[in-house]
Amino acid sequence: MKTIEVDGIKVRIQIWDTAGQERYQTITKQYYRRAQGIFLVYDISSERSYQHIVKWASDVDEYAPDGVQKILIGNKADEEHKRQVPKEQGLQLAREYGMDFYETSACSNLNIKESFTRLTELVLQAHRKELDELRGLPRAPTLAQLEEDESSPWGANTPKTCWC
Ligand SMILES: Nc1nc2c(ncn2[C@@H]2O[C@H](COP(=O)(O)OP(=O)(O)OP(=O)(O)O)[C@@H](O)[C@H]2O)c(=O)[nH]1
Repeated sequence: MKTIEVDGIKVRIQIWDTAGQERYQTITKQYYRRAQGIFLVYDISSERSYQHIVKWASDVDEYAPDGVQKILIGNKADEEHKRQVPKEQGLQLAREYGMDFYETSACSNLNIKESFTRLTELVLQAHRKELDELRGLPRAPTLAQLEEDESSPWGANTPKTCWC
């Protein structure tokens, strides 16, 4: 569990690190079902781990909820001398998937906060309606509500003070 602040809102996030090994994959897939945000992580010093992203992404498509937010991560950016995956290659894949992309390092603390904050932002944006309710903002009326108002006996010309 971690609390981070995004746009002045304190958000408590629950982070699950799923196992990468094949033998745990039945369990891993069960984590996807209730996820709101997912990092797809490869190791920049391992071309093989980069190749595996395609498989992870297809599992996520299959098992995660439709609106799940995803970010591609190239980790171990501190290991420049062992790099096998150029940054451009990561960016290219992220573009194909329509995801944001960060190179990170858990060792040197590169882009860790930034990537968690960004994923949280994306999740919050995807849940804007609930967020506005939390902030106490009135919700924008739906088209159906507007049409209903216009045909109601007290009609569209009646001044309305609020949309609550
Ligand atoms: N140099 C470097 N090593 C890292 C970094 N992040 C993780 N490691 C090392 O990489 C190894 C694997 O890290 P894990 O966190 O177990 O990786 P994982 O992907 O969760 O592995 P699975 O549990 O098998 O899925 C460990 O030895 C870590 O110390 C990093 O940013 N830089």
